Amino acid sequence: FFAPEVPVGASYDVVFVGGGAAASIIAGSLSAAAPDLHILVLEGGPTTREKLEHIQPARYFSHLAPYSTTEQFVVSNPSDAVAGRNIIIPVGKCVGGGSSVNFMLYNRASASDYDDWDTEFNNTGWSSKTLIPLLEQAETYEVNPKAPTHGASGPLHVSYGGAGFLEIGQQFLDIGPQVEKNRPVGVDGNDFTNKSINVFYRMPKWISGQGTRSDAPHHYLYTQQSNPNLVVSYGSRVTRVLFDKTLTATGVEFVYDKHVFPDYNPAPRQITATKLVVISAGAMGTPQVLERSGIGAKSILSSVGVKQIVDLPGVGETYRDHVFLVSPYFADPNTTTFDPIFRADPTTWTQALAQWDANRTGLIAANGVDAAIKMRPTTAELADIGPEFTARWNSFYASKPDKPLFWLSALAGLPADQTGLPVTQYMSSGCFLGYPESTGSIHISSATDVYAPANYSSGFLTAQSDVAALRWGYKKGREILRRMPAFRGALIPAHPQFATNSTAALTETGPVPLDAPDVVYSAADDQAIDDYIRGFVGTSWHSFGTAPMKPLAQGGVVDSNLNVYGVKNLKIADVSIGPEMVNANTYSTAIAIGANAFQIIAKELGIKV
Ligand SMILES: Cc1cc2nc3c(=O)[nH]c(=O)nc-3n(C[C@H](O)[C@H](O)[C@H](O)COP(=O)(O)OP(=O)(O)OC[C@H]3O[C@@H](n4cnc5c(N)ncnc54)[C@H](O)[C@@H]3O)c2cc1C
Repeated sequence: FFAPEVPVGASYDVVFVGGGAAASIIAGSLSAAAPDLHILVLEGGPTTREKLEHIQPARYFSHLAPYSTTEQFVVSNPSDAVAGRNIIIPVGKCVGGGSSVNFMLYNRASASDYDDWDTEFNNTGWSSKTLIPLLEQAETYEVNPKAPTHGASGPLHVSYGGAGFLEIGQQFLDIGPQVEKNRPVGVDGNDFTNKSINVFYRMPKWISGQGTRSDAPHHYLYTQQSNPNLVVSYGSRVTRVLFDKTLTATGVEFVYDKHVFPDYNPAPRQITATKLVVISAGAMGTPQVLERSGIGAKSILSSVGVKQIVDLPGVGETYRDHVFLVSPYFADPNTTTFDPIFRADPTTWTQALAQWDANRTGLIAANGVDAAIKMRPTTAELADIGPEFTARWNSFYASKPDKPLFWLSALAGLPADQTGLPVTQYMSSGCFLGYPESTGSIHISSATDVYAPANYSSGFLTAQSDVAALRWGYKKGREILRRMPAFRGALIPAHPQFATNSTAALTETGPVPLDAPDVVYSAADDQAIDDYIRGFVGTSWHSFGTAPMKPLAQGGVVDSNLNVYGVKNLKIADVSIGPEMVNANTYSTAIAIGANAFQIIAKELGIKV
């Protein structure tokens, strides 16, 4: 099953470039449906099989450490739109990709997100009608197996996690609807309809009732390990796809990753794919593999000396992420939060691990995010967001009532490096935009060096409408959190720098009454918030859309059967194919893409499913 050293010149029917979330689902499903099919998965990062850091949910934070071997850190070019900063985007780099390191927040898109893919971008077979049943089949929704649109017997288990309902989440769910008078508690924040919008809901997690992470490889790929025809070669970084004269993909070239196998010969090796090559290297990786293979915009390829074989100017463009603003507050020191876990407090970890060993519950089986709302402004509230957002509202949101502006939550803790901060409990307002207007790009900076840093521009906040929307999100979060009983004031350096005599100054040190007036912000205060947003906004870890499934004339890279335009036997299957953003955390969409890609590939190869 694991073959770190692939025989030189070996031949397979189907070769996967990248072994992340989508690839694990497709390769595992193909192997189960057609055990005779010879499949090779080439994954640049290390194996994750049976490793506790990929099984115990609370270890997610460890993958973000600067010395991490399971994530790669993509660094953006500096941009004035984010106060001259370089934005750092961690992406999964291991078998399972993001699914093996992510924060396990279970959020699903709105039906119109996928319907737009189908109707606006001419992608028959990608509407919510097709994708929702596939998502149902993928999950066991332990929260309520009978709930509409959810599944009861799929491999990926979903629960509220093993730590119960922590106080911060409870208070958000309790106080939120009292502050937001027309936004009640909803039964399900993820039923794909507008009933999921503008309701406070308890957050499910990609965590099983057995306290383990619902990643893709342990539930689709490693389950097929007895099949000798399925080979996973981890630590194998693909440089490029190989083509014959008819532009048919015939195989790939790869190198052993110098971090995973420092002692291996670094010379490139080639293997053959007789039927299909599938690129599943994620939204950051896929455009780079395409460009090194000669597929992309002429100007980009010639600037690094790659000979172009197909002109696809859409490669690496329309990069999107859900820009994320985390605003920290002090919490009552007696509250249970994830801060001691984030700070690696030895006593907390010892106790929590003992509890997990005993019965798979406790903080180790959770992520600290227990309640949220997907908020959409009412017509009256549009005035509060201001004129900078009007055009975006009219063109994108107005006619689609299931599209929220942002996801807002109270996180139980401050998920950041807390070096130098008071050792206490925190809670944070976390707000990410569902559909940022800003887009970025990612391109190669070297023809052959797979370790060369990408030329990446995040595009974050280049559209002022995004700043206006996040400004409103900051205010909304503050109004709820300052009324929560656990509130003990703001961690001021990580907030807007309001003038000391402003009515918006952050002077409170305890909760205000429910009926306290809302904070009033002057134009100068709004400017302070905007400066703060530009100085602090970061990634939601949801890179997306860099090889979009669209008509060629609109900058598309693949058609609705995931075929790369202009070549044969080459498909893309990962979140880079999203032609437009979905409003939710993207693991669910990676699963939908993987499950639908499996159906498409199986049909083409004549495999019965
Ligand atoms: C830190 C983090 C937190 C997240 N939190 C959440 C969350 O709470 N909820 C949620 O829904 N989503 C979350 N996500 C997002 C989600 O995990 C991803 O959207 C999803 O994994 C994308 O799946 P994919 O198959 O497109 O790519 P990935 O899962 O990223 O897989 C791509 C794989 O390709 C490999 N690769 C890249 N280039 C090459 C190459 N040249 N050769 C060989 N291999 C290569 C990479 O190593 C990687 O393993 C998070 C992601 C991260 C990184």
